[in-house]
Amino acid sequence: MSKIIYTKVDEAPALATYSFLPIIKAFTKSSGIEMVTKDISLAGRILANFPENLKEEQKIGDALAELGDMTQDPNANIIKLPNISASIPQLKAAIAELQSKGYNVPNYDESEEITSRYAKILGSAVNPVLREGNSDRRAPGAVKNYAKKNPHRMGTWSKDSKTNVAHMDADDFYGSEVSTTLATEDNFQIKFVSSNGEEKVLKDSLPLEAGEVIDATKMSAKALQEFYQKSIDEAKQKDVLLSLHLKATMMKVSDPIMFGFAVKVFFKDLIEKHGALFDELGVNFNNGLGDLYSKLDSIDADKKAEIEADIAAIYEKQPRLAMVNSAKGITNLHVPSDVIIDASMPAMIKGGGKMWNAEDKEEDTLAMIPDRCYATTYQAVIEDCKENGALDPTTMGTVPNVGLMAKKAEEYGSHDKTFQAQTDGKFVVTNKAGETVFTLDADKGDIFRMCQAKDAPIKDWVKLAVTRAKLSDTPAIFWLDENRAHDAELIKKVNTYLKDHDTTGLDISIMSPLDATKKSLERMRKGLDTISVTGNVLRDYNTDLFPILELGTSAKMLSIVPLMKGGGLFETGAGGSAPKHVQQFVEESYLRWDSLGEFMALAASFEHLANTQNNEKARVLANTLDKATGTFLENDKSPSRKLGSVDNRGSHFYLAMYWAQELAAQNDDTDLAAEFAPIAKAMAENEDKINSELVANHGKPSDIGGYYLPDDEKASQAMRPSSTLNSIIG
Ligand SMILES: NC(=O)C1=CN([C@@H]2O[C@H](COP(=O)(O)OP(=O)(O)OC[C@H]3O[C@@H](n4cnc5c(N)ncnc54)[C@H](OP(=O)(O)O)[C@@H]3O)[C@@H](O)[C@H]2O)C=CC1
Ligand SMILES: O=C(O)CCC(=O)C(=O)O
Ligand SMILES: [Mg+2]
Repeated sequence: MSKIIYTKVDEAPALATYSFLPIIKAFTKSSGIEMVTKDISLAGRILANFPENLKEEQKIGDALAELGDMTQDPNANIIKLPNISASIPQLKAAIAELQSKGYNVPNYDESEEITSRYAKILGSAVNPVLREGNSDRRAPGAVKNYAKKNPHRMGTWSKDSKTNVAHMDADDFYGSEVSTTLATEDNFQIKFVSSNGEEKVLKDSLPLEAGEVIDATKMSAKALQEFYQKSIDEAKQKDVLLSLHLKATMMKVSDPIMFGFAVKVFFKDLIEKHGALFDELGVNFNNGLGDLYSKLDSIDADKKAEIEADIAAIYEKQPRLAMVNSAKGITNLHVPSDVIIDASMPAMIKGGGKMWNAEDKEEDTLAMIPDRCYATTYQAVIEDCKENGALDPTTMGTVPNVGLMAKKAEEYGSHDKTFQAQTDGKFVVTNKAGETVFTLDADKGDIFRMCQAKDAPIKDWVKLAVTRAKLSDTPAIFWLDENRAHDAELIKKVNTYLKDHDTTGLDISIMSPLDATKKSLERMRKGLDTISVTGNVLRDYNTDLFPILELGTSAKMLSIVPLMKGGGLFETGAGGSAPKHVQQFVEESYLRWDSLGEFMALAASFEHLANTQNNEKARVLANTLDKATGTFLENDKSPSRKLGSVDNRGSHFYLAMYWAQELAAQNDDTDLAAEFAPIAKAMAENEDKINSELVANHGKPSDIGGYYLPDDEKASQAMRPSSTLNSIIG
């Protein structure tokens, strides 16, 4: 029996799973493949971490830890759907839902010990555990061709658009970075020495391997706040919306602090007036303005009204904020996880440089991206669009990505080495011999962080880049900035490791992210493809940016993580868990989640199984699924966004029908052909009936019995409303 792990996650992809997984199970049963689910949902991870609070029958195992171990097994074959990377407000909401369902899990801030246990669940806690390999994300040919023939809507860009990115000019992470490559293994210690000489060890032991690149940097709180003030003034003066784009989920320590500073600068007058009360209430603006709102109900009505009036007065005076939900008055500064840079900047660029104002109308915006490491790439795209107009999905080239991701590379592995200065002083990093490696002076409030990138992953990343360039016969650009300390170290390694490969005939270059953006766009406009070979952050950013422009969504990406130990991790698409889709499903029983990412990941997973475990039936499943996905695209059976037509569930039906037809038609495995012929026939004969059963509830509310922990029975019923289809599958 070969095992494929299919992850149980949250929100829209979790709903889609209720419909799609039974189909996968039915199609793989006779091929010696067992589909095993592992619960890595936010609710599941909370339950797994507090067994002592639960009744025996409520306890579940720690699936994430099991999967983490599994990545080290050469036989690992894991299909990973997107999960919630929880901000504190999301985590608290999930805890409250679990408690309301009789799970006695503790409150987030019950005690310091509890909060620190919850820290393990917070933010991007899943992906870094599973991603024990580098990242290969691309739009397969069939998907790209489909997008060219069926272009999505693009907003128009005009030359006089007032949209821009605002970033800092100094004293940010970019400007303060220092970096070194270790000649031998070592063990570092991080301490803070306050200006009165007091020493505090922040991290006692940081074991490092030979060849590892290690950096330290800081963000000045003073410069950051000055930047926010300057941007607020600029937005006001230019009469545009103001928006803030951070990654408070993956950068779960540094970015909420940066988010908090923005809220505090924007609402300065409010905090000056009511600061003492806010302290008393325990308001933490790092969780957004929403944290204040969540505490207002506990104070007396007059005071509450006064505060609300003061907030309204600030909105009058300040520039208009970009909105997340105009109807509900939710702004860009309400919740740090509502506007996540990788998805939000591309969505804005795709829409012609506009975000939504309080009247639900589109407007130009000043997008604040404080740190310069990556802000300039978005500005380059904006300038290109102003100059040349929106990109054209019918002709544009593609920008696949090869990303350095393994072993918690770079910024996305820095949480346990990120600290905020509690007083003025300096951060000091010493080695095992007690010598000082880095010293960074800091003022109270400054954010210090250290990032690492191990040698073996870097070597593997260079190899993957060369392999992709060769296989796809496409130029590859390493997006590395010689003026940035960390990148300068990487450039040395890239130049060394490229020599390990035969690169004759290949076009491989190294450019700063800014130049690489310009070059890739110039080629893209000519219909030419360019591989972006990037570090971990740009992997994340580019694999939403380019797909969203090219395909309308990053959900259609093939997203493979060849695990360094030989296993395969197949991510589904490159985007997130689409919370808005759940809202729509609950309101009108229509799920517009596109499962194309799941279809492609599944085919890649079968193929991996065939190659590593000589399972020839898996190869037949892979080939037929690929063809079925092609037919699916040709016949345009993705969720249409129109009530009464194909939604996520309908799209699964069509995929299943095409897949059964391909299985019935192939000659490589006669048993499979015989098994699936009647299934294909039954599906085709009942197409109309199944469709009418699938759309019967469109427009009416549906009950899934929860948000973070849906009721399996209810959700399954809602996602499998066609008894005809269910009985064929059964
Ligand atoms: N790999 C992972 O585990 C990832 C997890 N996340 C998590 O997802 C949550 C939401 O993050 P957010 O930044 O809003 O990003 P999302 O990608 O979830 O949402 C952005 C928008 O992308 C579109 N979209 C995404 N996936 C699909 C799909 N399969 N079919 C159709 N449209 C899709 C939707 O746009 P529209 O409604 O306009 O169609 C959606 O509203 C967070 O908790 C975040 O941490 C985020 C990224 C990756
Ligand atoms: O892990 C996360 O929080 C998000 C991951 C993500 O955005 C990505 O991998 O593209
Ligand atoms: Mg991303």
